[in-house]
Amino acid sequence: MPHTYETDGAAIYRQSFATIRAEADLARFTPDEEQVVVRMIHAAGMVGLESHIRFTPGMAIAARAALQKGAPILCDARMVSEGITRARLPAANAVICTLGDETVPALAQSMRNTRSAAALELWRPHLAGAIVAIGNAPTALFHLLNMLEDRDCPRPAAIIGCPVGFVGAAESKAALMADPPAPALTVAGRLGGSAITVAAVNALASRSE
Ligand SMILES: C/C1=C2N=C(/C=C3N=C(/C(C)=C4\N[C@@](C)([C@@H]5N=C1[C@](C)(CCC(=O)O)[C@H]5CC(=O)O)[C@@](C)(CC(=O)O)[C@@H]4CCC(=O)O)[C@@](C)(CC(=O)O)[C@@H]\3CCC(=O)O)C(C)(C)[C@@H]/2CCC(=O)O
Repeated sequence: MPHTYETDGAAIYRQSFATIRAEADLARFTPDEEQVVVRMIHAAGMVGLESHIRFTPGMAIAARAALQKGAPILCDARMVSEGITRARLPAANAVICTLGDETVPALAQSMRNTRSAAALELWRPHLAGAIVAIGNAPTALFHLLNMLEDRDCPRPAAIIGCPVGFVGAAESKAALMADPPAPALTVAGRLGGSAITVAAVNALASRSE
């Protein structure tokens, strides 16, 4: 017997979002934040994620405004940059991932750091007013925070800092939220990842569902 399953993509999305809205506790989020949270839960397949999600006040509004004005999106990993739906971007925003640049391995060696962290040195010309999307590497988020300790380093418009894992993820995100150098969004603790980060970017890039 062939399996029977939903084959209409739009119906699958409708059913998913209805399930999330019925089951998740979204009461503490503003309308601007709620749409982002729903997409993050959707990407993770995890109702309950919402209790780990933290926004600094006004982050969703600031990120949306920056995207409308054409802010570039700086991504720590190609899994993040490839996941961003170009058709959703309001101003044909540039999506930049410098991890694969040929200079990065040598830079990482000279910095005695990971390639993910070293790649951020190539963000400097693009950082002013940008949206930062870190979904994989805790070392990238720590290095960004260190770069921004220098008051002369250009400031991003908003930081989506959701690296995942067991070494440095919770710590880097706690450091981000303890003293945010820009409006910020995170998932506290070990949870996070490229898919959740991409979902946040895609939601911020578009208001309508
Ligand atoms: C220690 C690293 C971690 N990676 C994690 C999870 C995933 N990483 C995947 C892939 C394909 C990539 N990870 C790299 C970024 C690579 N991962 C690391 C590093 C060694 C150090 C980063 C850090 O600790 O901050 C990092 C290499 C580096 O020198 O920076 C990647 C570049 C490795 C590579 O292929 O060369 C690559 C990114 C490719 C891209 O551009 O997209 C996974 C898919 C794992 C897999 O292949 O099995 C997975 C994806 C998770 C996600 O949602 O993004 C952790 C868990 C984040 C881990 C850091 C924390 C820890 O607890 O270990």
